Amino acid sequence: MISAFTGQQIRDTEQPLLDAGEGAVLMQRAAYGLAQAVAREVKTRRTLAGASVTVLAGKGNNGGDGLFAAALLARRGMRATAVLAAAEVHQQALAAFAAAGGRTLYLEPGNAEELAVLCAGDDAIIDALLGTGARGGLRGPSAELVASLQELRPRLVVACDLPSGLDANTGEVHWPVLEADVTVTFGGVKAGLMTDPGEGCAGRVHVVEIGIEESLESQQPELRRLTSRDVGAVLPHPGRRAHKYSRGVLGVVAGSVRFAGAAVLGVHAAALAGAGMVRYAGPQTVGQLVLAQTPEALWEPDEPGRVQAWLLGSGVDGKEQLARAKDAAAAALAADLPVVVDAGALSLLPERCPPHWILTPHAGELATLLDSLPSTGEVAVTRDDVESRPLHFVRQAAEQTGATVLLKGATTLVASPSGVVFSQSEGTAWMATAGSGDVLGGVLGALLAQCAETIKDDDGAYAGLGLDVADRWAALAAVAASVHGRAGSAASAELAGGPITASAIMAAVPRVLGSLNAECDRPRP
Ligand SMILES: NC(=O)C1=CN([C@@H]2O[C@H](COP(=O)(O)OP(=O)(O)OC[C@H]3O[C@@H](n4cnc5c(N)ncnc54)[C@H](OP(=O)(O)O)[C@@H]3O)[C@@H](O)[C@H]2O)[C@@H](O)CC1
Ligand SMILES: Nc1ncnc2c1ncn2[C@@H]1O[C@H](COP(=O)(O)OP(=O)(O)O)[C@@H](O)[C@H]1O
Ligand SMILES: [K+]
Repeated sequence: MISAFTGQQIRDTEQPLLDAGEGAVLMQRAAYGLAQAVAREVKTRRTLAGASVTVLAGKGNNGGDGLFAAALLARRGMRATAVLAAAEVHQQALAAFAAAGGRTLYLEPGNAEELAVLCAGDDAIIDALLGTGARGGLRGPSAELVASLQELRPRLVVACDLPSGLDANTGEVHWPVLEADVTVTFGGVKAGLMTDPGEGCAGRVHVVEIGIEESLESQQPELRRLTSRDVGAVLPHPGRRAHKYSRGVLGVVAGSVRFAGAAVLGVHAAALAGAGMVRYAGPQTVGQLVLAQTPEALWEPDEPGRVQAWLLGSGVDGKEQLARAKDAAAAALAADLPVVVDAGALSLLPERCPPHWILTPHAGELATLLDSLPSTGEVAVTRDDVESRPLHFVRQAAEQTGATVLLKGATTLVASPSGVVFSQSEGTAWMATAGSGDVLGGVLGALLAQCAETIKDDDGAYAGLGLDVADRWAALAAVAASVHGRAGSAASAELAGGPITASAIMAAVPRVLGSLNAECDRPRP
């Protein structure tokens, strides 16, 4: 599991070392790691000697890291320039930079554009304007410099600790921000690098150890990300004497005459993701289409048989189908069964949901949902609000509904009502295609049906994640998001990185499950 922390948690963890006079040592480790990363990137394109690097240095320790790193690169033969964004910068770092032969330029009112043109063609730019000490975004000439540089599309941008202007805690972005190809972050991943819109500006994230890592483990992570090994370790795997009912049966109320495809995709994805059986409830015309794609499914329009979990709402439209979803929701609540609540069913929530109800809105649906809650204030929440502050709003939704909330996006966040949040980002932008969310619903429903009876076990796979029982549903939803994202990426990779349909994502699911299972060498039951 990858853990991400707030800027404050990292600073608190550094504090005892700073009190012990170790600050300079931490900074040297950070600078060395940053310089190594820049050198590695530049060397993939050309030789280091004679290559050019510009560091944009702010007044704080972030600027100090950047200047020390540029000094190390100058000593390795790079032509180094520092653009100082403040009258006073880290003095020892500036002295080291000058001693290494670096050239210094001063950012002043009126010369931002000129400096941007001067350094945009360099082989590397290090963004060391603001780090975890930032309050708000770049202002004045620094903002102008970054805006001009962003327009000039520099070859390689390496962010020092985090892209300047990005909130380390929340991932909120104060524009302008210089979008990084690589972010070299110190001591531990900042939460803002694992949630949008911040993650979208950070490029690849590389962590440099500076000696606080062990102490950081005692902190409760702000965000968690499951690795392929974590996912492989909790994926369901049938025992030798399994039968279709013991594998887990999923009931599906999805689709409608208008949106028939949602039912076809959801049911088929659930079957491919390993549900023992899928029972579909919906209109006859849709039922016929579902069975044509998935003859393994049952069509039970009136009284579906026993299930271990429900998938409700994808493509649900019209009175009749909405009534089926409502009945199923009531039955699930009475029987304490887990439910995936998607799209059309998001309007059917009880006053308080249990954490094993997993809501799967996209940003627009989350805004509508929050607006409908009596506990939300007077001011309407918009889609733009959710897209700018997804971590804040997904937490709020989980807290206010009592449900686990999976917010879909380039980075998918899953919040449990306790505040534990997972972040998964294995997909590709090609997955922004109609029906993609219906496939996710099917995968998640299938995992719920398969794990519903074991997820709480003290000796079960999910116990290994070290989470409270109520938070394991969020982990399960993160597993589904990870599988879905990997399936999308695998499907696109098979087409040389080309576009994909929701059907292609779905078709890749069994292979992804197979390889994740194979990666994990746990003993088989
Ligand atoms: N602690 C350590 O030993 C280690 C720390 N490390 C590194 O230090 C970084 C944190 O350093 P930091 O605390 O000096 O803050 P940093 O982000 O560089 O600068 C903030 C300064 O800028 C100012 N300022 C604030 N907002 C502003 C704005 N919007 N626009 C303009 N100015 C603004 C504000 O000054 P003020 O406005 O208060 O006068 C403040 O002084 C961290 O990210 C990591 O890279 C590593 O080396 C490991 C060891
Ligand atoms: N830019 C993106 N990068 C990666 N994944 C994305 C991106 N945009 C959307 N997705 C994923 O695609 C799915 C889209 O779901 P949704 O919006 O419900 O679509 P639909 O309703 O058409 O099925 C979600 O799982 C989401 O995480
Ligand atoms: K920075």
